[in-house]
Amino acid sequence: MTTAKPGLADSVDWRLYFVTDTPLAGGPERVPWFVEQAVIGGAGVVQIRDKTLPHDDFLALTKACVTANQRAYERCGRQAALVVNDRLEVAEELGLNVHMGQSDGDIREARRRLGDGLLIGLSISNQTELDAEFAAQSADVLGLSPIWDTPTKTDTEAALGLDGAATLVQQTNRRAKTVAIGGISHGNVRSVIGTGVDGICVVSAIAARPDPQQAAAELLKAWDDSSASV
Ligand SMILES: Cc1ncc(COP(=O)(O)OP(=O)(O)O)c(N)n1
Ligand SMILES: Cc1ncsc1CCOP(=O)(O)O
Ligand SMILES: [Mg+2]
Repeated sequence: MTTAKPGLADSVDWRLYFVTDTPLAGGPERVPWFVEQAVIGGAGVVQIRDKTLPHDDFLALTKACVTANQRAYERCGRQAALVVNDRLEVAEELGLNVHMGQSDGDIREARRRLGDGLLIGLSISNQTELDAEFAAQSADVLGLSPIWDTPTKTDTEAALGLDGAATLVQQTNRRAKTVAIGGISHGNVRSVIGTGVDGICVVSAIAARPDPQQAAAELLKAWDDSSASV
């Protein structure tokens, strides 16, 4: 079994997807608080991303984020789908979803190891990558990346822009969910909705804000207000 299970991703609220950033949070011990606040503010998906922590520290960070997500549930009655960035072995150990880029290993191997009850996200930056994923059908969600250049991550492919993202969304025929990432903030959410994606994915628009709960709530409101009028 290497393909995604149809319908699994329908149970997730993709409208607002937060990706953590340890330096922006002020250190690993501060990240779980950002997760809790973002979920209370309305994030339906949270990805734990740290490019430098050693394995054991990242495992501990991810466990603390699982607890923070549960705390959010106790406080507001909602919790997020948790996604591990890059590190398949951590996702496997904790039974969590994973997000992989094009150079993070074989997505079919990830599907074999995680089974079809967990979500796999895959970064897509161009038509060739989308065609390859069409053939494999291993991913539940595609991170269209980046929409715009962003100082948060500079080792990216060329920016897709809104037209490039809209073309890719059309090509998926809704077989997988799509989220847009890169340079998204409160002020441009409306334009991103026009591409047809299922959600927005942000780092700094939440992680660089002093009140991440409010930041998440404002982003979700911008999404909902714009969706209602697009
Ligand atoms: C939802 C989502 N989309 C794209 C990315 C970028 O992944 P990748 O290209 O592997 O880069 P890193 O995040 O690993 O530096 C993402 N993380 N999430
Ligand atoms: C992780 C990642 N992948 C593509 S762009 C990006 C960073 C997005 O950060 P921001 O939301 O601050 O622009
Ligand atoms: Mg990666």
